[in-house]
Amino acid sequence: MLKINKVDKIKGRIRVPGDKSISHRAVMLSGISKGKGIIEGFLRGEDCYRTIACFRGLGVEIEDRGSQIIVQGKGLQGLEEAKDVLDAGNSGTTMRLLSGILAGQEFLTVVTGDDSLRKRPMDRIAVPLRKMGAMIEGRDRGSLAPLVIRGGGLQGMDYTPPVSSAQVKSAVLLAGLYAKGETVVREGVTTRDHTERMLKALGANITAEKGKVSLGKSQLEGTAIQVPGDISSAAFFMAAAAAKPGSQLRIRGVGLNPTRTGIIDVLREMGAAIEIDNITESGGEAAGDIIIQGKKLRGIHITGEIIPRLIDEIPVIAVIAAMAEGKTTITGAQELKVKESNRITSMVTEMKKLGMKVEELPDGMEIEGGSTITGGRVKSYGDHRIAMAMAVAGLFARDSVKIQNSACIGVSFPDFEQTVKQVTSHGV
Ligand SMILES: O=C(O)C1=C[C@@H](OP(=O)(O)O)[C@@H](O)[C@H](O)C1
Ligand SMILES: C=C(OP(=O)(O)O)C(=O)O
Repeated sequence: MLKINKVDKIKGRIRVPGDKSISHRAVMLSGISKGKGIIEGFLRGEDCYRTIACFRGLGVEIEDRGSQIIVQGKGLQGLEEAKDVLDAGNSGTTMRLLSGILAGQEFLTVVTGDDSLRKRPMDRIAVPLRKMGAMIEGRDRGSLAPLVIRGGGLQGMDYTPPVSSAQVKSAVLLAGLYAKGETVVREGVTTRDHTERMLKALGANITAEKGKVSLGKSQLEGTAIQVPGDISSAAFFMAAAAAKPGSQLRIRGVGLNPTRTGIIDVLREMGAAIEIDNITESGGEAAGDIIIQGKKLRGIHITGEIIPRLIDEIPVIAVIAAMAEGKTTITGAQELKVKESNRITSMVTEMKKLGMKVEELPDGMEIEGGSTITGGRVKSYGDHRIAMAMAVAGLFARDSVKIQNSACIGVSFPDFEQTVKQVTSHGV
């Protein structure tokens, strides 16, 4: 259980752990490249360790040297049939991207996950991967894990996913590495493009224009990959500092890929003072320091094209919206229902317990600003983003907020509690 108390200000200079999306992709793509992949800044969270375990299960040698993860790439054709079931744990990214790669392998693999992951929809990847030629079976008529995959003999295709999802786009592109002919993925609203950027950095024959990614016959060459800090982890501290007048926080080395920076745009629209400094670039991914000054924020309407650019940040945005002036409406965010928990219901239920005025909408929520957060016991639903969003609520609450089952935070931010201590004098 994590207990968080109110603080007056958020202050200091911090770093956040490596980007989760990029860490997964670094292990997966290095594993199917020729030569060595040297990964720095890797996220030491449960989800990314699952990706390492799955690739070890497929015969890839992966060495943990502390500051670096060394992957001895097997090339596109070098993976081996796993001797046992692969377990993606709580990680949707692991299961969905891995399935794309497995669709290209002639051997049989069974992939499972924890209670949460076995409830999340897998038909969104199974349907296109079957169209390309893979055999994929699963529970509930092939739509739920455990998934049984026998791949090989793939044909490229031109695919427009029915949902905005980087995981679906990535699964199809990774299968495309093994397909005859070109693979094209189109999307109306751009989702995170880390797969495209990393494939390009590793030498793939890939072109991306607005709304369309095309991949032709490719070979991948292992290289050094620098993982920037995760803006989705930084978001908890950005939001807390932005909403607390008098706060002053610098978060160093955070990934600034434009498909991920919706949180900066939203906080600015709410009235926050945010600056970017020390911009660098590596492997096609920008990073920099984010500097936040606390202000009184105002409510806004969040919808449309920005949603995929801040999908994982919505729980914490909802919390600070309760402290802003006026109403905040979030719509077009129905994807939140199929994350580690139903993040609309989880947030609305737990925010209400703490006295916040919030109502559930079919595709989002409506939050009345100016709440007094009371304090008390809340549930995490085993969902790391809910646990951390509730911790941020604790920083504003009259009495302590106690988050039950908070160990799930280790999925993406193992040092969360220490980082809270770093930016507060009496926060934990
Ligand atoms: O591709 C990725 O690394 C991710 C994509 C998003 O999921 P969807 O593709 O389901 O939107 C996001 O919510 C998840 O945390 C990570
Ligand atoms: C949705 C998330 O991750 P995944 O889909 O990989 O489980 C998340 O980290 O918020």
